Amino acid sequence: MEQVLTSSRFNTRDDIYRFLQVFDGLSLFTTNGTLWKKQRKYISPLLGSKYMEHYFFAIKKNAKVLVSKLRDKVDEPELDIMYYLKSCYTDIVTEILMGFNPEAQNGKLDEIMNVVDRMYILVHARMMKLWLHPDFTFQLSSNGKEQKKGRDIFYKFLAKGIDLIESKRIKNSFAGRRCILEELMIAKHNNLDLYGDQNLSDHASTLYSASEDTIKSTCSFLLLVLGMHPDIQDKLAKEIIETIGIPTEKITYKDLAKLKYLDMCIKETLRLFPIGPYILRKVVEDVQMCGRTIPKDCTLVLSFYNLQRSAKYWEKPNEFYPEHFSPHLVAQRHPYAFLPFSAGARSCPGQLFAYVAIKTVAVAILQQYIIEADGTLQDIKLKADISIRPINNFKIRIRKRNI
Ligand code: HEM
Repeated sequence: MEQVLTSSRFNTRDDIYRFLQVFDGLSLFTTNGTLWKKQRKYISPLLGSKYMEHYFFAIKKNAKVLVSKLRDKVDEPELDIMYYLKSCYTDIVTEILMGFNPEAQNGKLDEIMNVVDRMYILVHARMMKLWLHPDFTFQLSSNGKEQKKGRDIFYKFLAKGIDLIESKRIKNSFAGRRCILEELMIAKHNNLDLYGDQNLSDHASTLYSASEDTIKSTCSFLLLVLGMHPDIQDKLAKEIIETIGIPTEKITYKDLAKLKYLDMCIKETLRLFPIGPYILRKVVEDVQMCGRTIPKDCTLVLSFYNLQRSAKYWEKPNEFYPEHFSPHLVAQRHPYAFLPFSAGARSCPGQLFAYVAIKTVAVAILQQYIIEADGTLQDIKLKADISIRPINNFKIRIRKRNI
């Protein structure tokens, strides 16, 4: 893993990622070489701490709405937490990306959210079915027709956001920082040659799909496993309440860094359930590695899922054991044994965004509710579309937390 991820010779994504162009066009995820480098250099800082500190307020505000929506679900026999997280993170991501709140949590974006979910399934189905690889057969297939329709609906939604920013109807709502798309527009005006006329929507689509799905799924896994491990959840709730207290609005950006055990629980969730379980890289020239030749045009598959469940690196590979991330164990472990965001030049630029968004929402929920879930980790059977998910969804129960 280390040899591949630190070498610029393996920076090229495998051809199969071209099917993601339905979301990405020619943007960060799907391009290679000079165009990718230029986009990466400009987009990465927009996801860094200087911006996240400002965007945090949008996350906190929407987390508060989520907590109030969940109030009606207290003591219900079962709820699929991903359904609620999906609308919460849709509001968060849209606000940070395009500067307006689409009120998905008030049911105003159901059509778009369902379309996007279907698109993830269709892209993955195309990757898996060889006969759908050629454009000609795909366009004639029912999947191809549905995908075209879905893309049009989704891009119309993105165009609305772009239009709002262009016509200056978006207020600068992040205390001195602009939403991500407005920053990209300014880059264009400054002649940074960052994108062509059509591909601002591609950047919007890439950042939307790369963030909304990954964050909502990881946070759902976190809550599900906490529901299965009441002792760990109690310890975590204690940390949150001792550090921050109860009212959701009290949390600050700086508090997030103090929540060390929460950090360990999220990392342990990402270890067991890396949302991108593997990545594929194209070998662009013959390479000598580990005493063998890897020939040009091969595909290298790097399985983070297997790595992160290997008994070679992990004391309790198939258990939820946040202590895996206690400082003394981390210090003893190979740094490339934990790679949910990958590593190297093509690693995920949204890592900080993900941690801030997951922590803030998890804190807001755990301040108010106790999570319960039936079964054990071994009962979680996974399926994959563009991310991994449990076959039986994220079924939990919530009770009011009384302090
Ligand atoms: C739990 C959350 C997330 C996980 C587990 C995750 C994981 C990953 C992984 C494994 C890759 C592939 C890296 C590689 O090929 O080496 C990736 C790429 C990427 N991610 Fe994330 N991601 C998450 C959240 C986000 C967020 C919040 C954003 C944006 C706001 C984002 C934007 C991207 C982009 C643009 C790429 C392509 C980078 C490039 O090719 O240069 N991700 N992510």
